[in-house]
Amino acid sequence: MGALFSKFLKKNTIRIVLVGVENAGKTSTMMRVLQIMSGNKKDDINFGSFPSTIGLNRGECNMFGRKCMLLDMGGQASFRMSWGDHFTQARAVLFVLDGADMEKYDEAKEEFLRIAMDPDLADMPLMLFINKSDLLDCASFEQVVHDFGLDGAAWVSHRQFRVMRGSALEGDGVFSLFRWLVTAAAKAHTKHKQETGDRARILS
Ligand SMILES: Nc1nc2c(ncn2[C@@H]2O[C@H](COP(=O)(O)OP(=O)(O)OP(=O)(O)O)[C@@H](O)[C@H]2O)c(=O)[nH]1
Ligand SMILES: [Mg+2]
Repeated sequence: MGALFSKFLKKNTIRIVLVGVENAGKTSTMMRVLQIMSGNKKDDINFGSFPSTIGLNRGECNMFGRKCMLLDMGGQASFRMSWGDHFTQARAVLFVLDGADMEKYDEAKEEFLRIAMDPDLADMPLMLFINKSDLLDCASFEQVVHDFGLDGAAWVSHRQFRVMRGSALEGDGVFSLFRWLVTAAAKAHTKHKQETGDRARILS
């Protein structure tokens, strides 16, 4: 592949970073969307058998007419420091929350709000995915919105943000959440390009 073409592909690839504390279901979410986007051809994936991610995993696929690169980050505390390194090239962030794990709930909330309120990430579409909705004790949409202080928070009205609830294990909601992320990321990129163009015209 020519260097120019590979540069073009890289620039036009939508990078989505999956973050969240350990055991939330990031790897399962990524593997589920890769399976869905393969037309369910990958039916030999053994969900429930993924080891805790060391560093990160990458996944690539075409989604909604776009080439996408998924970065599934390790959620253990020792890996969280490196999440930031990957935000610079990302176009969207998917925060996966284990809605049924009340022990890690506050820790997850803290990590989520740190990202949500980071001014450097304010232009990046952000999704909060309440995972494990198949479990009876999974927090409801309303509970998370209340507990995370999302209703009426100033930052919420200033950015592209959604909360969705579903299950990576059963596949519920996974297609819709990536459709929103990819569409929002593509839109944010076009807007950024237009604004940069406008600025360049004003300056010239
Ligand atoms: N019941 C249920 N279990 C799930 C769901 N998604 C993931 N799990 C389980 O949760 C555990 C952790 O899933 P992973 O996808 O490995 O979690 P992770 O966020 O990648 O974890 P780290 O790599 O340690 O950061 C596994 O046992 C999964 O089978 C879900 O929607 N429902
Ligand atoms: Mg993982």
